[in-house]
Order: sequence, then structure tokens, then C-alpha cells
Amino acid sequence: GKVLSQRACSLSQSLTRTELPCRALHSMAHPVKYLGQKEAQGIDEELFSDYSFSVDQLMELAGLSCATAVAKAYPAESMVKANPTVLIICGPGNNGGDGLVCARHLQLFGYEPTILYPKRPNKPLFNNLTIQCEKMGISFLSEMPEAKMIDEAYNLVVDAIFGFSFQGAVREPFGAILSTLKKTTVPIASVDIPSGWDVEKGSPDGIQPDMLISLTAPKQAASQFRGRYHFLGGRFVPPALEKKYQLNLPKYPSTDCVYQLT
Ligand SMILES: NC(=O)C1=CN([C@@H]2O[C@H](COP(=O)(O)OP(=O)(O)OC[C@H]3O[C@@H](n4cnc5c(N)ncnc54)[C@H](O)[C@@H]3O)[C@@H](O)[C@H]2O)[C@H](O)CC1
Ligand SMILES: [K+]
Repeated sequence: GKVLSQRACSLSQSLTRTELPCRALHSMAHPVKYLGQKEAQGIDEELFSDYSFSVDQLMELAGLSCATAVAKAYPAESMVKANPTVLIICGPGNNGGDGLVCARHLQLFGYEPTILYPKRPNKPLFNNLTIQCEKMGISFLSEMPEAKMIDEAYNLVVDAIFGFSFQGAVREPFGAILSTLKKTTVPIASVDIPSGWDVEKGSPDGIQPDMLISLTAPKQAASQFRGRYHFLGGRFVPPALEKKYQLNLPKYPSTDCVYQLT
């Protein structure tokens, strides 16, 4: 990291006289930090304890970022199927909660989301998010469709199964769900981490999403991401916290809640 940023720094100095825009220079000299698992969990914890945010608040902003990034990369009008259908697969933790929020906003943006939510924690936060989706007329599937059926019915899959707390071998029913996802050909948009990937090392034979939406800051696994679109979302980090962890976040354009990294 240090060597790289020194190189980026001297590179940016040698390029100062060319036409490079300020933002490009800044991002070369101060690349956004890629977080390890413990560090990501530490920042999360600090947002809730020291900074007094509630999970609901940050989840709403995280899920809105995901829906916004999806809408930018896959506009409803340019989707290949007759209707702008999207399958959202939600896991048992907060990553799954982001998925529920994302589904609700996608519906408001004119998409046709459908949710698969096989393991639902019995907590008010997740019960409420589920009711909100149901009241919006979003349907929930009772089981994971086969790969062929997914390719026929949906334009995109949003993977909100696991985020930065994922650890160890994948337990069922998510093992079977991830194997099916590996057989699909429709693009996958992963929320925060491609599910099933080691948060730091990635997973060469895991799912290969077309899009990754990193929340707060990318995790180390994001350096293994080979898809087309990498967005940053979760524009809620207080400057003092950003400074403490030296996140070097890019400047979000205007009032946008996402920043396109690649
Ligand atoms: N600060 C932020 O950026 C915010 C991010 N948010 C999102 O929250 C997730 C992290 O949420 P957390 O609840 O800590 O964990 P996960 O969703 O990653 O998963 C925990 C969940 O999964 C189960 N699990 C873990 N390992 C396995 C396994 N090998 N097999 C099966 N199941 C497993 C575990 O038991 C839990 O039930 C972050 O990535 C963001 O997406 C917040 O929304 C807002 C703040
Ligand atoms: K995910």
C-alpha cells in the first residue's frame, strides 16, 4: 500500500503539467482505502456507538445507494426483457436488510423487483422492512428458481446475501443458492461484497458479479473484482471518522449518493 501510494504520488507529480483533472490527480495520490474485515466491522460499530446512528438510518442510505447505482448502470428502459424485472436475494444479516431497502427504492424507480428471503431474523427492523416491501406490492418467492428460469425471467440479480461479516464455509440454504447463481448468465450486482467471497482475499471460483457496490469504503476483496461497474455508496461517513481511518474517500459529485469508481 505504502509503496503504491508513493508511486502514485510521484506519478501525479510528474503529470502535473499535463491536462489531468484535479480529481484524477487527487485519486492517484490518495487512493481510497480498501478495508480489512476487522476494520470494516470497527467502523460500523463506531458509527452506531460513538456517532449515535441507528442501523435503520444507515441501512436506508446504504439501500438507496444500491438502488441508485443499479439505476445508473442498468437503466430500466435499456433492459432486454419486456418488463424491468430484478431478482433480489437477501441474506440473514444487515446485508440482506440493505437488499430489502434496495428493492423498495427500485420499485419506486420504476423497476419490477421480486425478493427471495429464505432466512428471516425475527427482529423488528427486518419485520418492518419486509412489511414495507409487501405493502409496496413487491412479491416474495418461496424458493430459489432454477438458473434457466432466472435467466428467462429476470434482467438482473441483486446479491444481498452476505456482507463484511461473512466467515467460513457457506451454510445452507445459501450454498445451493450460490451454486445456482454461478450457473446463471444474467448480470449480478453485489451489495458490499460478492457473496461467498472471503472479505479480504476474494474467491477465484466464486460468483463473478458484473457490478459491485462498496458501502462506506471498499473491502480488500474488491481488488479481485473483475466486473464492469464498481460504485461506492453509503455517503454518511462523518469527516472525523473518515480522517481517523484514513479512508481517502473520493469527492461525491454534487448531491449524489453514489460515486462510480470504475
Ligand atoms: N457501515 C456500513 O457500511 C453499513 C453497512 N451495512 C451493511 O451491513 C453489512 C454487514 O452486516 P452484518 O449483519 O454484520 O453481516 P452480514 O450481512 O455480512 O452477514 C451476517 C449474517 O450471515 C451469517 N453468516 C456468516 N457467515 C456465514 C456462512 N459462512 N454461512 C452462512 N451464513 C453465514 C451470520 O450468521 C449472520 O446471520 C455490510 O456488509 C453492509 O451491507 C448496514 O446496512 C449499514 C451500515
Ligand atoms: K453481498
